[in-house]
This record gives sequence, structure tokens and C-alpha cells, in this order.
Amino acid sequence: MTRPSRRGVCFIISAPSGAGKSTIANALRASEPSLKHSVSVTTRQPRPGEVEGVHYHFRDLETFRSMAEKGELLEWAEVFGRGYGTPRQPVEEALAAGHDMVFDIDWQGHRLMRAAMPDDVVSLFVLPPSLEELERRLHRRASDHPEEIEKRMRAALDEISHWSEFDHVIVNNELDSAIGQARSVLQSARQVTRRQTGIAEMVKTFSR
Ligand SMILES: Nc1nc2c(ncn2[C@@H]2O[C@H](COP(=O)(O)OP(=O)(O)O)[C@@H](O)[C@H]2O)c(=O)[nH]1
Ligand SMILES: Nc1ncnc2c1ncn2[C@@H]1O[C@H](COP(=O)(O)OP(=O)(O)O)[C@@H](O)[C@H]1O
Repeated sequence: MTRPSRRGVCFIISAPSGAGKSTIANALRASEPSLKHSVSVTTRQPRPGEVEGVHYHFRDLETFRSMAEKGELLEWAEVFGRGYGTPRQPVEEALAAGHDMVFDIDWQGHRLMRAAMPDDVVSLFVLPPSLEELERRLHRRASDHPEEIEKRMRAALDEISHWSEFDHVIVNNELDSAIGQARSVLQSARQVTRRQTGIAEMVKTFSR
């Protein structure tokens, strides 16, 4: 196997539900097929159109707990009364192979990942232009029952209160511009010195 020239980046995107993080993450992956997506495990029910193993691994609470106990989850948290967690193995394999990975996880997951892998994480918080627009987007998406939308709106301010813990923050007003900003963040993260193992090797050859 050829040695990767650098370790992959964990690109964490968080936002209140409905701000557009999945849309932005999907657009990045569409333009960069090599970008991996961390498929989380969740105890919530699939939405219409969601596919097992693609959008989430849908598991019952007992299986979720057992995965957490066995250390199979890199981080996990309760969000909107459900369990959500990041499977450990795909992340470790992707980073070691030099692939970047995008994570759509909440502020608790971001904190835990940052603590566990401080050199690997680059994070982006996505704000909606306003709370009114956030609610309009949740209704327009039409993927959740009205009670679920209310739950997400009630949690929005709490999620937003963590914005300053992130490396970068953008406002998703005009979608193409938000995607462009997210892409720039990812590209600059790739240039961070400590990931450039190829450069370290090149510099070693500069001996007289
Ligand atoms: N900590 C953590 N949060 C996650 C994970 N997967 C998803 N989430 C978060 O759980 C929340 C709910 O996700 P979801 O049910 O898909 O609803 P949506 O955000 O409205 O699309 C969002 O804030 C996600 O970022 C995970 O593996 N770990
Ligand atoms: N900049 C934007 N302007 C208008 N609608 C948007 C924008 N970004 C995303 N949306 C729409 O808002 C809804 C919520 O976006 P989504 O990506 O599912 O949010 P999240 O993953 O943060 O919960 C979707 O219907 C999406 O098409």
C-alpha cells in the first residue's frame, strides 16, 4: 500500500435542525466523491426516503446501548430524546487512509470528538438567517410531524448557543454562497501544517 501523503480531516458540521447542514454536506460530497460521510447510528425512525446504511444505521435502543458499551461508538449523545452516535471503525480507517470525512453531528458530538481527536477535527457551525426562516425551512422540508418541528424549534436556541465553540461559523442565507464558504473551510483545513506528512518527508531530504 502506498503511504498517504497526509492524514484525513474530520470536518464536523453542526447547526440547529433545518439550518441546512445536510444540504451543504451533500453538495460538498457531490462535488468531491472522495469525501466520505460518517453514517451515524440512531434510534429514531427513518423518514420517508431515508435508506438504511446511507442516511443512518437505524437501530433499536438496546442495540445502540450495547454498541456504546462495547466502545464501538467514537461519541454518542441524546438529541431530541433519541440516541445518535458515530461508529468508530469507519472513521479510524478513513483517516488513516488519508480520506477526509464529513460529520453531521450536534454540539455535544463536536465537543466529544474535539476532546478525543484534537488534531483531526475542523468544525463549522451553520446559522440560519433568522429563527423565522429556520421554522419555514423545517415546514418546507416536510419531513417531520408538527410536534417534531416544535421540538426542533424549542431546541434551536440551545444548539445555537454553542456556536462560538466551533472553528468557523457561516450564515446559510444564499445556499450557493454557503456551500462555497464551507468548501473553502475544508480546503484550508487540508493545508494545516501538521497534516502535511508528505512535506515533512520532503524537508528531511534537504540535508547537505
Ligand atoms: N452527537 C451526535 N449527533 C448526531 C449524530 N448524528 C446526527 N446527529 C445530530 O442529531 C440531530 C438530529 O438529526 P436528524 O434526526 O437527522 O434531524 P435533522 O437535523 O433535522 O436533519 C442533528 O443535530 C444531527 O446533527 C451523531 O452521530 N452524534
Ligand atoms: N440557503 C437555503 N435557502 C433556502 N432553503 C434552504 C437553504 N439551505 C437549505 N434549505 C432547505 O431547508 C431545509 C432544511 O435543510 P437541511 O439541509 O435538511 O437541514 P439540516 O440538515 O440542518 O436539518 C431543506 O428543505 C433544504 O432544502
